[in-house]
Amino acid sequence: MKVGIEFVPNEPIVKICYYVKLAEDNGFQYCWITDHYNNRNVYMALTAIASVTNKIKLGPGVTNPYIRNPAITASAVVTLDELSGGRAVLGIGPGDKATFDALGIEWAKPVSTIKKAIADIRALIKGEKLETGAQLSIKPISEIPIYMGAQGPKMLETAGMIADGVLINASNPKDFEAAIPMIRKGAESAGRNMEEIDVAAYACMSVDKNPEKAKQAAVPVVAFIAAGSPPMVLERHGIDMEKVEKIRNALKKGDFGTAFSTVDDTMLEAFSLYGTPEDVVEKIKGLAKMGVTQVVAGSPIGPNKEKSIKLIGKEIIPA
Ligand SMILES: C[C@H](OP(=O)(O)OC[C@@H](O)[C@@H](O)[C@@H](O)Cn1c2nc(=O)[nH]c(=O)c-2cc2ccc(O)cc21)C(=O)N[C@@H](CCC(=O)N[C@@H](CCC(=O)O)C(=O)O)C(=O)O
Repeated sequence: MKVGIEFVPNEPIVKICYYVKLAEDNGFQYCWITDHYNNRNVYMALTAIASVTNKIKLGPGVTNPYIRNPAITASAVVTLDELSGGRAVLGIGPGDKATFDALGIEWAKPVSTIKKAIADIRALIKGEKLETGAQLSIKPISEIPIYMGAQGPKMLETAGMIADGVLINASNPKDFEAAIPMIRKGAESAGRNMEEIDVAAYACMSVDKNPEKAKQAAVPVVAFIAAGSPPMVLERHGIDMEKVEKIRNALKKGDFGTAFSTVDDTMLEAFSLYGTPEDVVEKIKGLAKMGVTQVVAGSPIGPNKEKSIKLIGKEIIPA
């Protein structure tokens, strides 16, 4: 099982650099930086991280083909590959509606758009010229794997057809039980097999020696995940819809107390990997059984990020 770590660049990049270096020293193999216009710039964050690390692979987790022309993404990721000594990976997804509404971007035909974007990026990285005449004058040091951020059935199937990996925002085996057959369907339709695809659980993780502390740290993130989850996912986990409505309304009003106190154990089990290192190792084994090949430690990582990164390095990665 590969282990990655995810950071949202909503805190000083210098701090994130420190955490990623610590993660690299503790055996994490991938660093994914999220891409939302209202946070710090994803490529500036990755540049800084590349300069303080030398082994961990790193890339956007995930950008999208609407806010940047695919040629700009190709140039950015080839540049990252050069300055990181061949460690770049590219995570790209259809983006999220909230972003596009705020930027006045029309979110049209996400499946065909992502397919074309990945084909164009691959061609450009190889030095080929697009039908528009676009062509890079730089070359990567290494093969740059392209991962897709995906949740929906068509997006998962597309990932199976064209992507080197899939980053799925999920922490529970039930979600992979549903997702992996869709990825497999896409892979088989393209004459590929599942072994070629790195299936990553982009999880909400919270690890601490004290399970209660780990649980409490996961609650705020789980509240937002529950509030943003489609009915199909909530039903899959037997989650109380009324409670989710209550969380949604409370979050809208900024009433975090009510929102967080409404989060229950069913939601925590569904939307996070939390507990002691032993607890989390068992949960990761459950994901591996479903075919997950990478677990990405996403927010909050734990009540104390530094302590939790070390704990994961010492007691989870070797397990
Ligand atoms: C578009 C959407 O795909 P989705 O995979 O469910 O999108 C949800 C998220 O994956 C997407 O919002 C991501 O960008 C969210 N996301 C991030 N989004 C960000 O903006 N920034 C991030 O940093 C980020 C990180 C991230 C990490 C992991 C992950 O799994 C997702 C992440 C969807 O609705 N898909 C459906 C419908 C697709 C569709 O619209 N089909 C139409 C159009 C077909 C066509 O396009 O030609 C049709 O069938 O007619 C489906 O897959 O079945």
